[in-house]
Amino acid sequence: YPNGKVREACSSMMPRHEHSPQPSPEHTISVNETKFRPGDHIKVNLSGPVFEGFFIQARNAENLAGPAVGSFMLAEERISQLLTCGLCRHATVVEKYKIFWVKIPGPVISQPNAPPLTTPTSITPETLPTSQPVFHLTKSFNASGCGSTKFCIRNPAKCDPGAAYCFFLSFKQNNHSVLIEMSGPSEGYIAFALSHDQWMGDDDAYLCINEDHRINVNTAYLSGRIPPVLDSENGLEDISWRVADGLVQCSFRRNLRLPAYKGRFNLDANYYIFLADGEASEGGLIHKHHRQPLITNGMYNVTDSPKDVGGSRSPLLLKLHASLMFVAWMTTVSIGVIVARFFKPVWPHSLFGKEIWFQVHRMLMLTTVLLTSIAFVLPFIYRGGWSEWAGFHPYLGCTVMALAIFQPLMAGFRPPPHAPRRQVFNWVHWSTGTTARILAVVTMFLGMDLPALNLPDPWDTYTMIGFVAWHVGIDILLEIHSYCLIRKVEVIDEDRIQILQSLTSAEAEGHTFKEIVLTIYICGNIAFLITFLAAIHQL
Ligand code: HEM
Ligand code: HEM
Repeated sequence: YPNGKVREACSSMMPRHEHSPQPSPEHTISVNETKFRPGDHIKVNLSGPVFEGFFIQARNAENLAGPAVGSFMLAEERISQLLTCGLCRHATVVEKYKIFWVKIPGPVISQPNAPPLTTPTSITPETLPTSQPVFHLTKSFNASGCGSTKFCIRNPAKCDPGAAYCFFLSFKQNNHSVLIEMSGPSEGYIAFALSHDQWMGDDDAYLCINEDHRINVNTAYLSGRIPPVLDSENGLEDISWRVADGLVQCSFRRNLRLPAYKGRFNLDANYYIFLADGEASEGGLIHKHHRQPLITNGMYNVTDSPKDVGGSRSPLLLKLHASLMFVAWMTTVSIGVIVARFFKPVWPHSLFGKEIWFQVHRMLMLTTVLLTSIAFVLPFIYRGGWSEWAGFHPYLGCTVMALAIFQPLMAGFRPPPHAPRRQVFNWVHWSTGTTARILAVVTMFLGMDLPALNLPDPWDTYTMIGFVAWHVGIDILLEIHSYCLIRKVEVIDEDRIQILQSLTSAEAEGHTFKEIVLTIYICGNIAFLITFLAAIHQL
């Protein structure tokens, strides 16, 4: 596959290109060491004529047919990627789609006095020149005990901590100390923080930072939405870590209370817990998280009763933004327009000095503008500025907002009903309103897939298409009905006597039909609205 996710080929290493591999290899694999100890890094070099793709594994030299062993780290993220099979050392090289070599053997490297490969020890000491002894984890964490013996946070919910996409954090209490395990997909850092609220700032953070393929475990006090200053001393014990197959893993122990260290919160209290990940550069400098950090749905005491919880990566203000926009541009605006277009003859009676249809239309349209205005400011409040990475959505959104303000202003200064310029107003009012609605639908389509509020795909797109079809269908039905009603009146017109009776009865029938259709339309519309609001609520 062009995306390189060729997990099916893990064991055969055979590209499914429907051609046979080339016989004699032209590419070579070399390594910079022939002996290693656990935790060592071996530089692997693949060289030869120009090629389009490669797939490399390490295997046990005594069991070449067995599974891949060990793990890789990328030398250059932009040109290669990791694939979870296991360890490595046979290469498959693709020069062109049809020309490839399979299982080019590389050199054998060995571990002196190695224990048998089938019984991996879970922790092996690594002799690093650091003040603290650091241990090297050799297995991924596991979720057994989550909710019974330890407190876990997993994202996505219930994911397996060994999986390439799983963010995992667990707390296991043992007398006065707590063992903390954290793992997640990242080429840079992963971090969690304890917080009294749902905002970044005034939080106690723990970071595992990948610095040149070694993990540094640090603490920091998050003073605001700015890069944290890492503490020089942190009171953490039993630090161990591993970087493998795109996952950063670290585990450490800390006391329930650390009064000697400023900025460390007591673990026996309730907190919102955050999970964040992002890039790290030379010198352990961390960059802002690309994706929205996870926030637990409630406050938890991790030392209280073990739980297995998830959280949300969608901020409340953005959820409100989307919800209010859906109410405005799916429901109130649609009903308001149908009423103005088809219900003038149905509800001509006066209510508080104006016709009913007009009162209803004006009320629904002003509600739309009001909801849009409130919803409009929420992302600005949340981001504290312009949404830089949100594509066309904010630009279209601003256009919709501008049209939504212009429309009632213009309506306020409309010429009287029979003035000559009234036709111009009618036309501009119709086209501005229609443009706003069409742009709003496009804006909603784009908004639903923004990373900060990603509704399930492709469900969201299909449901939105369903809504548009429902709306347009009802619109066409009412158009056809109006057209037929006019035809009926024209035909009756030829016989003067019949007019008075039949016209009124035909009209009355027509009105009942329209009212029934409107009722059905509103029910369907609200069903779509509720579906979207429920989906947002679950994010
Ligand atoms: C270089 C480091 C960091 C920078 C510059 C940074 C900056 C920001 C900014 C500007 C926001 C506001 C939303 C946005 O504009 O995207 C935010 C949100 C957030 N950050 Fe960070 N952050 C950093 C690291 C961290 C870390 C290490 C954590 C905790 C583990 C964290 C947790 C959060 C959470 C939970 C939110 C969402 C709640 C809120 O909006 O306040 N951040 N961050
Ligand atoms: C017609 C309706 C809508 C309008 C006029 C609108 C308008 C806007 C505007 C102007 C912004 C940018 C604000 C800023 O730069 O800080 C924005 C951001 C956003 N909108 Fe909408 N929006 C609409 C509907 C929706 C819907 C239906 C959703 C989701 C289901 C949505 C999701 C978002 C998100 C997640 C952001 C924040 C992007 C980010 O900073 O990560 N919007 N919207």
